[in-house]
Amino acid sequence: MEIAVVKVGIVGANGRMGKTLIEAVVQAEGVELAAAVVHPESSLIGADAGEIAGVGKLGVTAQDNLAAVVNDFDVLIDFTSIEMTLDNIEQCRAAGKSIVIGTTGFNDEQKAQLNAAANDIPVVFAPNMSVGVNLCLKLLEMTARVIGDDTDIEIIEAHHRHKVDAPSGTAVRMGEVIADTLGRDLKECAVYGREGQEGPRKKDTIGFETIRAGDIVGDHTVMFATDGERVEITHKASSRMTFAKGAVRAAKWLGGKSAGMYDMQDVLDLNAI
Ligand SMILES: NC(=O)C1=CN([C@@H]2O[C@H](COP(=O)(O)OP(=O)(O)OC[C@H]3O[C@@H](n4cnc5c(N)ncnc54)[C@H](OP(=O)(O)O)[C@@H]3O)[C@@H](O)[C@H]2O)C=CC1
Ligand SMILES: O=C(O)C1=N[C@H](C(=O)O)C[C@H](O)C1
Repeated sequence: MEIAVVKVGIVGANGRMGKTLIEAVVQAEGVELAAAVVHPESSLIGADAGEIAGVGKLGVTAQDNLAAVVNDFDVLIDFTSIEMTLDNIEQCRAAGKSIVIGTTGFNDEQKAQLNAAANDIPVVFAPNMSVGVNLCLKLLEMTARVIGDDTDIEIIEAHHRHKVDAPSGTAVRMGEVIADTLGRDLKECAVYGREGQEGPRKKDTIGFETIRAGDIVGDHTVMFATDGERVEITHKASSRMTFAKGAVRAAKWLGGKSAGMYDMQDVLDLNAI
């Protein structure tokens, strides 16, 4: 059953994405901010969430732990850190709450933990919530199918100086989509950065290059290059609001869904294309 107004909780409310998510919830219809959580050592505990985000008072006080507010929301939106998200999903699981996860950088074991929780609660988990990147994933699938085996494939990503994981979750997902389409195992064919006497490029590898500089919000280019021509598929995010709007859309979509692991392709109904 769909929920008329989905009550949203936001963790990491004072983070780059946390603040943008609060603003996105305020701007969206069919959702309301019901809870906000900041780091237990934050000086912002007890502050109004709207004031943290710079959108004026909302009457929601920032708490120092999720347990204090877990019964106040329908869907939690979590763009924090690996350890925080793994803890939060278990709390949502115990309380029967849905969760939208934007955090990136999980290893296979940690992803298995998220998948196990999704047996009991609805989860949207996606390394990039923007419509543009999710469309690019479809374009990459199509491009890989047509020219992937005849081209050298390189994935280049650039992000701000504060980003802690590399390559970005989006770049990894792009690599997975291409490798799956070509029947390759990304773990076997990925090459991360190059240095020294590497020798000629090995056929059927997928290269990853990472740039960390300044305030770059998030750029991704995938290059399919061969003799005489190359195709490049590029996405550039110029505002975090594109990710935040996607996450709020996911929270609304998730309200009333049954338990399971979903991604933005499900939310945007791109699987059928
Ligand atoms: N899927 C997508 O579309 C996108 C995903 N991301 C991902 O979202 C994540 C967050 O990015 P960003 O907002 O830039 O990062 P920030 O560092 O700005 O924000 C993270 C927030 O989580 C809090 N936090 C982290 N760890 C803990 C902890 N152990 N306990 C309590 N609070 C914690 C931080 O609190 P404090 O600062 O006080 O420590 C902070 O408020 C990253 O993994 C990033 O890759 C980012 C953009 C888009
Ligand atoms: O940390 C970020 O900022 C971003 N992280 C995501 C990723 O790792 O792919 C998405 C976006 O590019 C911004």
